[in-house]
Amino acid sequence: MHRLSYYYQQLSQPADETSSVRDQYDRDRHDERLHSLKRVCGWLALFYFTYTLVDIYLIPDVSMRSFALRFGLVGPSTLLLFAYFKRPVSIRRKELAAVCQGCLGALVWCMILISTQTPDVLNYYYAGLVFILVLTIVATPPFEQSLYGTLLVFAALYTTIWFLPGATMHYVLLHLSVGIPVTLLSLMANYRFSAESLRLYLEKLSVDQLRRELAQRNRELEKLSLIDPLTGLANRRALTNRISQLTDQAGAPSEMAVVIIDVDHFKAFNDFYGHSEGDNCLCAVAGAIRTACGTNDLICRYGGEEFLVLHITPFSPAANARALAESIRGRIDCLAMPHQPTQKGHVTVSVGVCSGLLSDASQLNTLIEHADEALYQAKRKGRNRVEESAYSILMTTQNLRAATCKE
Ligand SMILES: Nc1nc2c(ncn2[C@@H]2O[C@H](COP(=O)(O)OP(=O)(O)OP(=O)(O)O)[C@@H](O)[C@H]2O)c(=O)[nH]1
Repeated sequence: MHRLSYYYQQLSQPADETSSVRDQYDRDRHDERLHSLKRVCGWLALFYFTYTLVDIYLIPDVSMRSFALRFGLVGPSTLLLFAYFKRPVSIRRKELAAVCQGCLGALVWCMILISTQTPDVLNYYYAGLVFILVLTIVATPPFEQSLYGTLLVFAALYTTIWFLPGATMHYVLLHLSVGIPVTLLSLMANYRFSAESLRLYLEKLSVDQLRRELAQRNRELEKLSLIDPLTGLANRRALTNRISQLTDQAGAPSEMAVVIIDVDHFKAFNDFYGHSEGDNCLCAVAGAIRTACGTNDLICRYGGEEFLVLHITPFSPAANARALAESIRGRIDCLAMPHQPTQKGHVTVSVGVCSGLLSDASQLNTLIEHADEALYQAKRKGRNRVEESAYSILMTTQNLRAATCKE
């Protein structure tokens, strides 16, 4: 009992604002329990009504009474029970209705037997214990329903027993010697079954909860593994993922541009202002790049003070990328973050751009290489400027030629 009350305590915990774990348990297992309840009740009803023939054979003096009570009283209430199963009420209520029906069947059986004068009834009366087995083991309702139903049937059986023809104290004791162990043992079986199914359900709930937490953690970790912790931008891993996504996509190769941004004289910045100020400077640069880019662009921290933008647009990415690169450079220039060791006196960036068609990952690497070359050209030409790779100019010319040929 202690174990069961512990599980009931767990079940009474709120599952959400409106229902308890027990309601959830009933809802979750409603269909499964109802299915088994219907099947068991169907078979038991068949047995019960077939036993009219046994009554006719063993206690023929009350066969009419048996027929009338079984079919006139238990029959309609069985139909009502099956109609009740269809109603939108909790499975616990349906199980309780089935237990009440079982008790009614037992009481009617007692009423039939009480009026017979056949001495054979004393042997037949042992069959009454079957009602207890039904209420505990066969129908397996929740323990408290089973307990109350069993006590009621037990009381009805051992009250009626005194009115049977030929029943003596000796017979009652004999009957009890079978009836008490059968009742106790079948109640114990029901108790174990109820406790076990509650335990399994609670265990499943906690496993489900752990699974949800694990999935959530995995999502968070996955997200973290794709983000640069300093700037909050995507990292190289995210870039690689995006590239595989793009190249896996079926259809014609898409046109795109790569923009690489590198902070000028950043080593000198670090040496002059310290590493922590260097970090702040990188965050500010990242913020400026973010505001210049569109929602389709993938901005990634490519290296220490190097950023890469994957600019994907269906409309002339080459021209757009150049404008985007200029916008990024201009915004960072406008931030006017002090950088004393340089001629300009504030933080600037150099930018390399390359655009072209992307049909596989290696082609994107080619675009990156050319953008990187353009970036170093910008550095060589004096920094704080945008340079476009000759490769992308070549690609654009080829595209133009292809378009003209088609026309
Ligand atoms: N504060 C800070 N510094 C970094 C980080 N990652 C890389 N760096 C520094 O960035 C500097 C990059 O310096 P270099 O590659 O020599 O280039 P540069 O000084 O910017 O010179 P140019 O690129 O030629 O203009 C190095 O001093 C790195 O230590 C970072 O996360 N935080």
